[in-house]
Amino acid sequence: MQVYLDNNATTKVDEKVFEEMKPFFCEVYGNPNSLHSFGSSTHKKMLEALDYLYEGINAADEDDIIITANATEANNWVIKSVWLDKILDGEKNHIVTSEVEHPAITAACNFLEKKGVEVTYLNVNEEGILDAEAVKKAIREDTALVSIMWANNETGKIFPVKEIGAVCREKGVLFHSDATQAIGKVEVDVQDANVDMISFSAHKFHGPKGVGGLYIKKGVELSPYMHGGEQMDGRRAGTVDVASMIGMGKAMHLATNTMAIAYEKNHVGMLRDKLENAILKIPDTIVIGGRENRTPNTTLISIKGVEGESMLWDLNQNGIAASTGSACASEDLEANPVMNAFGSDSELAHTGIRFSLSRFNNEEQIDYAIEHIKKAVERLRNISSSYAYTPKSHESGL
Ligand SMILES: Cc1ncc(COP(=O)(O)O)c(CN[C@@H](CS)C(=O)O)c1O
Repeated sequence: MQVYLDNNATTKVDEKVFEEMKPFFCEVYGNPNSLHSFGSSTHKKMLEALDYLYEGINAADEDDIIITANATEANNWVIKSVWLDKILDGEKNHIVTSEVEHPAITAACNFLEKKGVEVTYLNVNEEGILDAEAVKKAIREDTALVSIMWANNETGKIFPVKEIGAVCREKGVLFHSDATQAIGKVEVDVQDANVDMISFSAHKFHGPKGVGGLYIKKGVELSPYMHGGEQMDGRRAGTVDVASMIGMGKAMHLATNTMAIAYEKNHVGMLRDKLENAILKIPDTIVIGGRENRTPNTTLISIKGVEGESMLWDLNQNGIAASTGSACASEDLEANPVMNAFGSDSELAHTGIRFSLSRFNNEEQIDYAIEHIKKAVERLRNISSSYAYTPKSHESGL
Protein backbone atom coordinates (compact mmCIF):
# COMPACT_ATOMS: atom_id res chain seq x y z
CA MET A 1 0.00 0.00 0.00
CA GLN A 2 1.25 3.54 -0.82
CA VAL A 3 0.32 6.11 1.85
CA TYR A 4 1.23 9.75 1.16
CA LEU A 5 1.44 11.76 4.40
CA ASP A 6 3.72 14.61 3.25
CA ASN A 7 1.15 17.06 1.88
CA ASN A 8 2.85 20.10 3.42
CA ALA A 9 5.79 19.38 1.08
CA THR A 10 3.50 19.12 -1.95
CA THR A 11 0.12 17.70 -2.85
CA LYS A 12 -1.33 15.59 -5.62
CA VAL A 13 -3.01 17.66 -8.36
CA ASP A 14 -6.78 17.19 -8.04
CA GLU A 15 -8.08 15.34 -11.14
CA LYS A 16 -10.67 18.11 -11.62
CA VAL A 17 -7.82 20.64 -11.70
CA PHE A 18 -5.90 18.60 -14.26
CA GLU A 19 -9.00 18.37 -16.49
CA GLU A 20 -9.35 22.15 -16.33
CA MET A 21 -5.70 22.62 -17.38
CA LYS A 22 -5.54 20.12 -20.26
CA PRO A 23 -6.95 22.26 -23.14
CA PHE A 24 -4.32 24.97 -22.54
CA PHE A 25 -1.35 22.93 -23.73
CA CYS A 26 -2.22 21.73 -27.25
CA GLU A 27 -5.54 23.38 -28.12
CA VAL A 28 -5.84 26.86 -26.55
CA TYR A 29 -2.16 27.66 -26.55
CA GLY A 30 -1.93 31.33 -27.64
CA ASN A 31 0.01 33.94 -25.74
CA PRO A 32 -2.59 35.81 -23.63
CA ASN A 33 -0.91 39.11 -24.57
CA SER A 34 -1.24 38.47 -28.33
CA LEU A 35 -3.94 40.53 -30.06
CA HIS A 36 -5.21 37.65 -32.25
CA SER A 37 -7.86 35.14 -31.24
CA PHE A 38 -5.32 32.45 -30.36
CA GLY A 39 -4.30 34.76 -27.55
CA SER A 40 -7.67 36.17 -26.56
CA SER A 41 -9.20 32.67 -26.41
CA THR A 42 -7.28 32.14 -23.16
CA HIS A 43 -8.79 35.18 -21.45
CA LYS A 44 -12.18 33.79 -20.35
CA LYS A 45 -10.67 30.98 -18.26
CA MET A 46 -7.86 33.19 -16.98
CA LEU A 47 -10.37 35.74 -15.72
CA GLU A 48 -12.39 32.95 -14.13
CA ALA A 49 -9.22 31.74 -12.40
CA LEU A 50 -8.58 35.23 -11.06
CA ASP A 51 -12.17 35.39 -9.80
CA TYR A 52 -11.61 32.10 -7.96
CA LEU A 53 -8.39 33.44 -6.41
CA TYR A 54 -10.04 36.69 -5.28
CA GLU A 55 -12.99 34.74 -3.88
CA GLY A 56 -10.71 32.20 -2.15
CA ILE A 57 -8.90 34.79 -0.01
CA ASN A 58 -11.74 37.37 0.04
CA ALA A 59 -9.67 39.98 -1.77
CA ALA A 60 -11.40 43.23 -2.70
CA ASP A 61 -11.86 43.88 -6.43
CA GLU A 62 -9.49 46.85 -6.27
CA ASP A 63 -6.68 44.76 -4.76
CA ASP A 64 -4.07 42.94 -6.87
CA ILE A 65 -3.29 39.24 -7.10
CA ILE A 66 -0.09 38.74 -9.11
CA ILE A 67 0.75 35.30 -10.50
CA THR A 68 4.26 34.19 -9.57
CA ALA A 69 6.23 30.97 -10.06
CA ASN A 70 5.71 29.95 -6.41
CA ALA A 71 5.60 31.25 -2.84
CA THR A 72 9.39 31.47 -2.76
CA GLU A 73 9.32 34.08 -5.53
CA ALA A 74 6.50 35.96 -3.82
CA ASN A 75 8.36 35.98 -0.48
CA ASN A 76 11.61 37.14 -2.08
CA TRP A 77 9.75 39.81 -4.02
CA VAL A 78 8.28 41.30 -0.83
CA ILE A 79 11.52 41.26 1.16
CA LYS A 80 13.77 42.57 -1.60
CA SER A 81 11.41 45.19 -3.03
CA VAL A 82 10.68 46.60 0.43
CA TRP A 83 14.47 46.85 0.77
CA LEU A 84 14.64 48.72 -2.58
CA ASP A 85 11.66 50.98 -1.91
CA LYS A 86 11.83 51.75 1.79
CA ILE A 87 15.41 51.06 2.83
CA LEU A 88 17.70 51.89 -0.07
CA ASP A 89 15.46 54.73 -1.28
CA GLY A 90 13.94 55.58 2.11
CA GLU A 91 14.68 56.23 5.78
CA LYS A 92 13.92 52.72 7.04
CA ASN A 93 16.46 50.02 7.89
CA HIS A 94 14.67 47.32 9.90
CA ILE A 95 12.52 44.24 9.28
CA VAL A 96 10.61 42.18 11.86
CA THR A 97 10.00 38.50 11.22
CA SER A 98 10.04 35.25 13.22
CA GLU A 99 12.64 32.54 13.68
CA VAL A 100 10.30 29.82 12.39
CA GLU A 101 9.56 31.28 8.96
CA HIS A 102 10.21 29.27 5.82
CA PRO A 103 13.77 29.74 4.42
CA ALA A 104 12.25 31.77 1.57
CA ILE A 105 11.79 34.49 4.20
CA THR A 106 14.72 33.88 6.54
CA ALA A 107 17.32 33.43 3.76
CA ALA A 108 16.09 36.57 1.99
CA CYS A 109 16.38 38.44 5.31
CA ASN A 110 19.86 36.97 5.92
CA PHE A 111 20.82 38.30 2.46
CA LEU A 112 19.64 41.80 3.41
CA GLU A 113 21.55 41.65 6.69
CA LYS A 114 24.72 41.33 4.62
CA LYS A 115 23.66 44.61 2.98
CA GLY A 116 23.42 46.30 6.38
CA VAL A 117 19.71 45.86 7.07
CA GLU A 118 18.78 45.07 10.68
CA VAL A 119 16.38 42.14 11.11
CA THR A 120 14.60 41.06 14.30
CA TYR A 121 13.78 37.34 14.33
CA LEU A 122 11.14 37.01 17.02
CA ASN A 123 11.31 33.91 19.22
CA VAL A 124 8.31 31.63 19.47
CA ASN A 125 6.96 30.37 22.80
CA GLU A 126 6.71 26.73 23.88
CA GLU A 127 3.55 26.49 21.78
CA GLY A 128 5.50 27.53 18.72
CA ILE A 129 3.75 30.83 18.14
CA LEU A 130 4.29 34.48 19.09
CA ASP A 131 1.79 37.12 20.09
CA ALA A 132 0.96 40.51 18.60
CA GLU A 133 2.39 42.24 21.68
CA ALA A 134 5.84 40.86 20.86
CA VAL A 135 5.53 42.28 17.35
CA LYS A 136 4.40 45.64 18.73
CA LYS A 137 7.44 45.79 21.03
CA ALA A 138 9.80 44.92 18.16
CA ILE A 139 8.54 47.63 15.79
CA ARG A 140 10.82 50.67 15.65
CA GLU A 141 10.63 54.06 13.97
CA ASP A 142 12.75 52.67 11.12
CA THR A 143 10.83 49.38 10.67
CA ALA A 144 9.99 48.93 6.99
CA LEU A 145 8.15 45.59 7.11
CA VAL A 146 6.69 42.96 9.40
CA SER A 147 6.55 39.46 7.86
CA ILE A 148 4.97 36.75 10.02
CA MET A 149 3.61 33.51 8.56
CA TRP A 150 -0.07 32.55 8.72
CA ALA A 151 0.58 28.88 9.58
CA ASN A 152 3.84 27.03 10.21
CA ASN A 153 4.77 24.35 7.68
CA GLU A 154 6.21 21.95 10.26
CA THR A 155 3.94 22.23 13.30
CA GLY A 156 0.80 23.52 11.61
CA LYS A 157 0.59 26.22 14.30
CA ILE A 158 -1.59 29.15 13.32
CA PHE A 159 -0.32 32.66 14.09
CA PRO A 160 -2.52 35.56 15.31
CA VAL A 161 -2.45 37.27 11.91
CA LYS A 162 -5.46 39.50 12.53
CA GLU A 163 -4.02 40.87 15.78
CA ILE A 164 -0.58 41.35 14.24
CA GLY A 165 -2.20 43.11 11.29
CA ALA A 166 -4.02 45.48 13.66
CA VAL A 167 -0.72 46.33 15.39
CA CYS A 168 0.99 47.00 12.05
CA ARG A 169 -1.92 49.17 10.92
CA GLU A 170 -1.76 51.14 14.18
CA LYS A 171 2.00 51.60 13.78
CA GLY A 172 1.79 52.35 10.04
CA VAL A 173 4.10 49.46 9.13
CA LEU A 174 3.67 47.22 6.06
CA PHE A 175 2.50 43.69 6.99
CA HIS A 176 3.16 40.59 4.87
CA SER A 177 2.09 37.06 5.80
CA ASP A 178 3.30 33.88 4.14
CA ALA A 179 -0.03 32.02 3.83
CA THR A 180 1.40 29.07 1.91
CA GLN A 181 0.39 26.48 4.53
CA ALA A 182 -2.91 28.13 5.44
CA ILE A 183 -4.84 28.30 2.16
CA GLY A 184 -7.14 25.32 1.76
CA LYS A 185 -6.64 24.28 5.40
CA VAL A 186 -8.01 27.21 7.36
CA GLU A 187 -9.99 30.26 6.30
CA VAL A 188 -7.78 33.01 4.84
CA ASP A 189 -9.64 36.34 4.71
CA VAL A 190 -7.21 39.11 3.74
CA GLN A 191 -9.68 41.93 4.47
CA ASP A 192 -10.52 40.62 7.94
CA ALA A 193 -6.85 40.00 8.76
CA ASN A 194 -5.63 43.59 8.16
CA VAL A 195 -2.88 42.18 5.95
CA ASP A 196 -1.17 44.17 3.16
CA MET A 197 0.31 41.19 1.26
CA ILE A 198 0.18 37.40 1.37
CA SER A 199 2.14 34.73 -0.51
CA PHE A 200 0.85 31.35 -1.66
CA SER A 201 1.72 28.32 -3.82
CA ALA A 202 -0.75 26.21 -5.78
CA HIS A 203 0.92 22.88 -5.10
CA LYS A 204 0.01 23.13 -1.41
CA PHE A 205 -3.70 22.91 -2.16
CA HIS A 206 -3.85 20.33 -4.95
CA GLY A 207 -2.87 22.65 -7.76
CA PRO A 208 0.19 22.33 -10.05
CA LYS A 209 3.78 22.96 -8.93
CA GLY A 210 5.52 26.04 -10.34
CA VAL A 211 2.74 28.57 -9.89
CA GLY A 212 1.88 30.76 -6.93
CA GLY A 213 0.76 34.25 -6.14
CA LEU A 214 1.28 37.45 -4.25
CA TYR A 215 -1.79 39.30 -2.98
CA ILE A 216 -1.14 43.05 -2.74
CA LYS A 217 -3.72 45.28 -1.08
CA LYS A 218 -4.81 48.35 -3.04
CA GLY A 219 -2.47 51.27 -2.50
CA VAL A 220 0.56 49.17 -1.46
CA GLU A 221 3.45 50.20 -3.68
CA LEU A 222 6.00 47.48 -4.37
CA SER A 223 8.67 47.72 -7.08
CA PRO A 224 8.50 44.83 -9.57
CA TYR A 225 10.84 41.94 -8.88
CA MET A 226 10.75 40.99 -12.58
CA HIS A 227 10.96 43.68 -15.28
CA GLY A 228 10.15 43.24 -18.96
CA GLY A 229 6.76 42.86 -20.62
CA GLU A 230 3.53 44.50 -19.48
CA GLN A 231 2.01 41.32 -18.02
CA MET A 232 0.14 41.74 -14.70
CA ASP A 233 -0.06 45.49 -15.44
CA GLY A 234 3.72 45.61 -15.33
CA ARG A 235 3.90 44.35 -11.72
CA ARG A 236 5.40 41.00 -12.79
CA ALA A 237 6.82 40.65 -16.29
CA GLY A 238 6.96 37.33 -18.14
CA THR A 239 4.46 35.29 -20.10
CA VAL A 240 1.99 33.77 -17.69
CA ASP A 241 1.84 29.98 -17.46
CA VAL A 242 -1.79 29.95 -18.60
CA ALA A 243 -2.55 26.32 -17.82
CA SER A 244 -1.01 26.55 -14.34
CA MET A 245 -2.79 29.79 -13.53
CA ILE A 246 -6.11 28.24 -14.53
CA GLY A 247 -5.23 25.15 -12.49
CA MET A 248 -4.38 27.25 -9.45
CA GLY A 249 -7.69 29.10 -9.68
CA LYS A 250 -9.65 25.84 -9.87
CA ALA A 251 -7.63 24.34 -7.01
CA MET A 252 -8.28 27.41 -4.86
CA HIS A 253 -12.01 27.16 -5.62
CA LEU A 254 -12.12 23.49 -4.69
CA ALA A 255 -9.98 23.96 -1.59
CA THR A 256 -11.64 27.00 -0.11
CA ASN A 257 -15.36 26.73 -0.77
CA THR A 258 -17.40 26.11 2.37
CA MET A 259 -17.90 22.42 1.84
CA ALA A 260 -14.18 21.78 1.24
CA ILE A 261 -13.10 23.59 4.41
CA ALA A 262 -15.71 21.82 6.52
CA TYR A 263 -14.67 18.51 4.93
CA GLU A 264 -11.00 19.29 5.56
CA LYS A 265 -11.66 20.00 9.26
CA ASN A 266 -14.00 17.07 9.82
CA HIS A 267 -12.34 14.45 7.64
CA VAL A 268 -8.68 15.40 7.67
CA GLY A 269 -8.72 16.64 11.27
CA MET A 270 -10.30 13.37 12.41
CA LEU A 271 -7.70 11.29 10.53
CA ARG A 272 -4.84 13.42 11.87
CA ASP A 273 -6.16 13.06 15.42
CA LYS A 274 -6.52 9.28 15.01
CA LEU A 275 -2.91 9.00 13.83
CA GLU A 276 -1.68 11.31 16.57
CA ASN A 277 -3.63 9.57 19.35
CA ALA A 278 -2.18 6.21 18.32
CA ILE A 279 1.40 7.49 18.28
CA LEU A 280 0.99 9.26 21.62
CA LYS A 281 0.09 5.90 23.19
CA ILE A 282 3.75 4.95 22.57
CA PRO A 283 5.90 5.97 25.60
CA ASP A 284 8.21 9.01 25.27
CA THR A 285 6.36 10.70 22.44
CA ILE A 286 5.17 14.30 22.36
CA VAL A 287 3.50 16.65 19.89
CA ILE A 288 5.87 19.56 19.27
CA GLY A 289 4.11 22.76 20.27
CA GLY A 290 1.04 21.03 21.65
CA ARG A 291 -2.21 20.00 19.96
CA GLU A 292 -4.12 23.28 19.95
CA ASN A 293 -4.51 25.98 17.32
CA ARG A 294 -3.12 24.09 14.32
CA THR A 295 -4.04 23.46 10.71
CA PRO A 296 -6.21 20.31 10.77
CA ASN A 297 -3.83 18.20 8.66
CA THR A 298 -0.46 18.54 10.39
CA THR A 299 1.36 16.93 13.30
CA LEU A 300 5.03 17.20 14.25
CA ILE A 301 5.79 14.44 16.71
CA SER A 302 8.98 13.72 18.65
CA ILE A 303 9.61 9.99 19.21
CA LYS A 304 12.40 9.83 21.77
CA GLY A 305 15.28 7.52 20.91
CA VAL A 306 14.30 7.34 17.23
CA GLU A 307 16.30 9.33 14.66
CA GLY A 308 13.89 11.03 12.26
CA GLU A 309 15.76 9.95 9.14
CA SER A 310 15.85 6.31 10.29
CA MET A 311 12.12 6.41 10.88
CA LEU A 312 11.50 7.90 7.42
CA TRP A 313 13.59 5.18 5.79
CA ASP A 314 11.67 2.49 7.66
CA LEU A 315 8.30 3.97 6.73
CA ASN A 316 9.38 4.43 3.12
CA GLN A 317 10.23 0.72 2.93
CA ASN A 318 6.52 0.15 3.65
CA GLY A 319 5.27 2.71 1.15
CA ILE A 320 4.58 5.45 3.71
CA ALA A 321 5.78 9.00 2.89
CA ALA A 322 6.40 11.49 5.71
CA SER A 323 9.20 13.98 6.53
CA THR A 324 11.40 15.13 9.37
CA GLY A 325 10.35 18.71 8.72
CA SER A 326 10.24 20.94 5.67
CA ALA A 327 11.28 19.23 2.46
CA CYS A 328 13.67 22.05 1.56
CA ALA A 329 15.68 21.37 4.69
CA SER A 330 15.43 17.60 4.63
CA GLU A 331 18.62 17.03 2.63
CA ASP A 332 20.90 18.29 5.37
CA LEU A 333 21.01 16.18 8.50
CA GLU A 334 20.92 19.24 10.75
CA ALA A 335 18.60 19.23 13.73
CA ASN A 336 15.14 20.51 12.90
CA PRO A 337 15.43 24.32 13.12
CA VAL A 338 11.84 24.71 14.23
CA MET A 339 12.38 22.29 17.10
CA ASN A 340 15.57 24.14 17.95
CA ALA A 341 13.51 27.32 18.03
CA PHE A 342 11.30 25.67 20.63
CA GLY A 343 14.38 25.20 22.75
CA SER A 344 14.52 21.43 22.35
CA ASP A 345 18.03 20.06 22.79
CA SER A 346 19.94 18.87 19.77
CA GLU A 347 19.33 15.18 20.40
CA LEU A 348 15.58 15.67 20.62
CA ALA A 349 15.60 18.02 17.61
CA HIS A 350 16.63 15.02 15.49
CA THR A 351 13.61 12.99 16.57
CA GLY A 352 10.85 15.03 14.92
CA ILE A 353 8.60 13.39 12.34
CA ARG A 354 6.08 15.48 10.38
CA PHE A 355 2.90 13.85 9.08
CA SER A 356 0.74 16.12 6.90
CA LEU A 357 -2.51 14.74 5.53
CA SER A 358 -4.95 15.80 2.83
CA ARG A 359 -8.55 15.24 1.77
CA PHE A 360 -7.31 12.35 -0.37
CA ASN A 361 -6.22 10.27 2.65
CA ASN A 362 -8.60 7.71 4.15
CA GLU A 363 -8.99 5.71 7.36
CA GLU A 364 -7.58 2.49 5.88
CA GLN A 365 -4.36 4.31 5.02
CA ILE A 366 -4.12 5.78 8.54
CA ASP A 367 -4.65 2.35 10.12
CA TYR A 368 -1.89 0.96 7.88
CA ALA A 369 0.43 3.82 8.84
CA ILE A 370 -0.25 3.35 12.57
CA GLU A 371 0.58 -0.35 12.33
CA HIS A 372 3.91 0.31 10.64
CA ILE A 373 4.86 3.28 12.82
CA LYS A 374 4.49 1.12 15.93
CA LYS A 375 6.65 -1.63 14.38
CA ALA A 376 9.29 0.85 13.25
CA VAL A 377 9.52 2.47 16.71
CA GLU A 378 9.93 -0.90 18.38
CA ARG A 379 12.60 -2.00 15.91
CA LEU A 380 14.55 1.25 16.03
CA ARG A 381 14.42 1.58 19.81
CA ASN A 382 15.63 -2.00 20.23
CA ILE A 383 18.79 -1.16 18.28
CA SER A 384 19.19 2.29 19.85
CA SER A 385 22.26 2.72 22.04
CA SER A 386 20.81 5.80 23.69
CA TYR A 387 17.23 4.83 24.49
CA ALA A 388 16.12 2.85 27.49
CA TYR A 389 12.48 3.02 28.52
CA THR A 390 11.93 3.71 32.22
CA PRO A 391 8.42 4.08 33.66
CA LYS A 392 8.98 7.76 34.50
CA SER A 393 10.68 8.59 31.20
CA HIS A 394 7.38 8.88 29.29
CA GLU A 395 6.57 11.99 31.37
CA SER A 396 9.67 13.74 30.05
CA GLY A 397 8.88 16.94 28.17
CA LEU A 398 10.82 18.78 25.48
C1 LIG B 1 5.37 28.34 4.72
C2 LIG B 1 6.02 28.08 3.40
N1 LIG B 1 6.41 29.14 2.65
C3 LIG B 1 6.99 28.95 1.45
C4 LIG B 1 7.22 27.69 0.95
C5 LIG B 1 7.88 27.54 -0.41
O1 LIG B 1 6.94 27.05 -1.34
P1 LIG B 1 7.45 26.87 -2.87
O2 LIG B 1 6.21 26.46 -3.64
O3 LIG B 1 8.50 25.75 -2.81
O4 LIG B 1 8.03 28.15 -3.31
C6 LIG B 1 6.83 26.56 1.70
C7 LIG B 1 7.10 25.16 1.19
N2 LIG B 1 7.39 24.25 2.27
C8 LIG B 1 7.56 22.86 1.91
C9 LIG B 1 8.76 22.69 1.02
S1 LIG B 1 10.20 23.35 1.74
C10 LIG B 1 7.69 22.00 3.19
O5 LIG B 1 8.03 20.82 3.06
O6 LIG B 1 7.39 22.54 4.28
C11 LIG B 1 6.21 26.77 2.93
O7 LIG B 1 5.81 25.72 3.68
